[in-house]
Amino acid sequence: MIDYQPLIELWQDSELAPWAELLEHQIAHGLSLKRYGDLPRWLKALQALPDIEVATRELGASRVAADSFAVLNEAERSELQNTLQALHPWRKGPFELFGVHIDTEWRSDWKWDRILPHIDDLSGRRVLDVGCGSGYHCWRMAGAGAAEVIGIDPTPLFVLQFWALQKYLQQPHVWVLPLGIEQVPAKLQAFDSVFSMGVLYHRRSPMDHLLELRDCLRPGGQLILETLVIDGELGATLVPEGRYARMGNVWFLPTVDTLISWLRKLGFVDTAVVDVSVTTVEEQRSTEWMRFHSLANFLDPADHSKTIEGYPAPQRAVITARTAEK
Ligand SMILES: Nc1ncnc2c1ncn2[C@@H]1O[C@H](C[S@+](CC[C@H]([NH3+])C(=O)[O-])CC(=O)[O-])[C@@H](O)[C@H]1O
Repeated sequence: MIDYQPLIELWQDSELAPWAELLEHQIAHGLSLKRYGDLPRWLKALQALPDIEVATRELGASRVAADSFAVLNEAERSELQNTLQALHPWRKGPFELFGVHIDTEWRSDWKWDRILPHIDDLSGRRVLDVGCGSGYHCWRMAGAGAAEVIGIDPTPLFVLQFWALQKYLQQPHVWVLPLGIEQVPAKLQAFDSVFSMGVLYHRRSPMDHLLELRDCLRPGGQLILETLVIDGELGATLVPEGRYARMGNVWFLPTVDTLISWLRKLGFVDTAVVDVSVTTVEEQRSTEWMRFHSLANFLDPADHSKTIEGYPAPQRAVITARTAEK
């Protein structure tokens, strides 16, 4: 079911040829999927997904969904549901497959609603989504007209969730690769739009991350950057010493003005702050499809404006910027 060969063939004679070559090598070495002990169990689940004939697919605002010609009977429905549940935890969504509603930890559709009105029209564009998780936004990008959507994410489970969904959503121009941004060839300059959402604060070197994103874009291409920010002045940045909202791998939380100055320093132009929103416990919460703790457990129970460690509670900014024209 997991087959990246068509992508390599597609890329061979394009600006993405260097990546095609690298991908062949990465596939020969098992990509980064190799490392995980749970991988055999997840792959078994993927193989066990029932074949269901798809009548219609939706990639729109109300649903990312596949529907069959006839309503599934109870046994068919629970087979599908149980197999998908073997890929728990489902973090990014929601999705609907033949009446099974995958109620993910995040309402990723809410983020997309905040972003879509402010970005370049995706029609016909080649798009990169860095840290795409299960690919929820990748499908929305395709639904918004993108010609080719490449998601990358180093977490194998999320990539397998993508392939589980792809079995039914069947979008030939949407791909998710099990790679981190640091594994993408340097200076590709091949993408019209590059999204980095929820990734910058996980990077130990934010400037290098922004440079990597810049170098994936063609001249005049658009960056859409979403990350955790704090309130405050130009120059201020929070580097939590310990955990932040129970996450161990959080590095730089700048103010919006600081972030914009970083982008300008790296040569980005047309910077714009298009949204700043506090993350609510309605947008990120535990569900039947993500049974671990979630945001409500990571905030100070007496004061939701603080994390459990006493830092400002998660607030995310969306910033758009452009690489200079040649
Ligand atoms: N080096 C890396 N390169 C690429 N991806 C990475 C890397 N390190 C971690 N990730 C991946 O980045 C994603 C961050 S979540 C955002 C998902 C989506 N974008 C969202 O906006 O909802 C965070 C959040 O909850 O917002 C995870 O899937 C990681 O595996």
